[in-house]
Amino acid sequence: MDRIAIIGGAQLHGEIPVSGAKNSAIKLMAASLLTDEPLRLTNMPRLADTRFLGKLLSRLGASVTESDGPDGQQTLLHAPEITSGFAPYDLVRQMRASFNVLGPLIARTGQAKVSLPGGCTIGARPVDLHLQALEALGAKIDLHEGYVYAQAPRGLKGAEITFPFVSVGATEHAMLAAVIADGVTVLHNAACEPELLDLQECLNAMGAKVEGAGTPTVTITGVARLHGATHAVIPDRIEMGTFAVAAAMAGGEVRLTRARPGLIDSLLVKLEEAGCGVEPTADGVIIRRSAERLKAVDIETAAYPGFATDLQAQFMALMTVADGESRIRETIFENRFMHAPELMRLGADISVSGGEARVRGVARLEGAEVMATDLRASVSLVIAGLVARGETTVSRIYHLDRGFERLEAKLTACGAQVRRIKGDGEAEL
Ligand SMILES: CC(=O)N[C@H]1[C@@H](OP(=O)(O)OP(=O)(O)OC[C@H]2O[C@@H](n3ccc(=O)[nH]c3=O)[C@H](O)[C@@H]2O)O[C@H](CO)[C@@H](O)[C@@H]1O
Ligand SMILES: C=C(OP(=O)(O)O)C(=O)O
Repeated sequence: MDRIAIIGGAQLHGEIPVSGAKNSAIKLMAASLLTDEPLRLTNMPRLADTRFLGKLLSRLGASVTESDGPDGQQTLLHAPEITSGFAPYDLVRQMRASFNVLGPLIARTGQAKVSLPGGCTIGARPVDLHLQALEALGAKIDLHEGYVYAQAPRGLKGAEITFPFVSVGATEHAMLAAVIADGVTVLHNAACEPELLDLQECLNAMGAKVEGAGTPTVTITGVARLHGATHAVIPDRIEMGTFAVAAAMAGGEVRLTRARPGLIDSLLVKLEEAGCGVEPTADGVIIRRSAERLKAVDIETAAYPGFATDLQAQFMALMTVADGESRIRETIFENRFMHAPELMRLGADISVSGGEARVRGVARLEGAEVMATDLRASVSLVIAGLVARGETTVSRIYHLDRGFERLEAKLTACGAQVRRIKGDGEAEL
């Protein structure tokens, strides 16, 4: 298994282009199952997650072709017919969003057998809201031996669906299923994350009639069929936020490009409050920090536009060396502090009680061997390694490879000392 080694102490100076959003790309890829014409996605990140999903889509009958075109990295997805409605455990357990093939499969073919999903183990993460939404649209759902068996032989029918609480995945799933259902579907208490708006734009480019994504009420007027389209994946706001925190941690000046800073206002406000320079630009943001130590600030995660849970681990890493005590409340996932004990191996002073962590900033961290436990936790350890004295080695970075494209190369280009150590012990970078 690969590891990442970081030698702490170097400031970051330079430019980092932000990739397309993983959490959007994988839902857009699933949308390709809704039409027999090709869907071309541009600004595509090349990640373990997009590879896994590509494998699953191929198994269901789609061709998935990656290329580098004038618009950068793109993926052409084409499912002239669905040759199998079976999404096996091995391909779905690796990532949660694979489960979102269920809705398109039922909508297009009237049946599917899809394994219950995996994904980061940051909580129990049931899929009850997904299944309730599909049932409301007329699917008959049975669960046996870890699989969802779904049937809608006469097609799906539009419905009013009120989510009891906000779920990004369930909102996306309901949208994906309802676009070719018969009649109008209204989703109440829908998630408002930017990736929902990206999905709406892609589906509408394919001929769907979706309105309101990005607000709590989404209206979908079903159409008989969708057609092919070209769509550019939205920039990855979590990757942008991660590099912003990395620059704040290491110090120096980093220009993030190909990004939309407005999507991470809740983080940028906190970085400014901590004493960091934040200057929005036409296509991104410049993050500056001088030698001065940052001040501790509190955060609480929340659904968009609140502080993203996917940036909580990175912010905790930043607070380990801030001046004072920071309170970090996690409200979305019940088990998303697994990075805390690993940060403590580096010398951080953190106590966790229920959904709250208290981080008492220390003067310095010391390099150590640490282990990645999930995707965002992994990168929080790399960020901590940027300032830890000596060498930090992060193992199990297959988590990190799920969601960060060329992380070492992007950091190294700004002066960080980060290298990948291949499983056989040989250094790659
Ligand atoms: C691939 C992807 O896009 N992942 C993102 C997505 O995950 P995901 O779509 O899984 O997150 P949700 O918004 O659905 O989860 C929010 C909360 O609802 C709970 N829940 C969800 C569905 C359900 O049927 N029942 C239920 O109880 C979850 O356990 C969690 O506690 O949004 C999260 C919240 O912004 C992000 O952290 C993830 O990075
Ligand atoms: C939790 C994440 O991904 P997933 O939902 O696929 O586990 C994430 O992107 O931080």
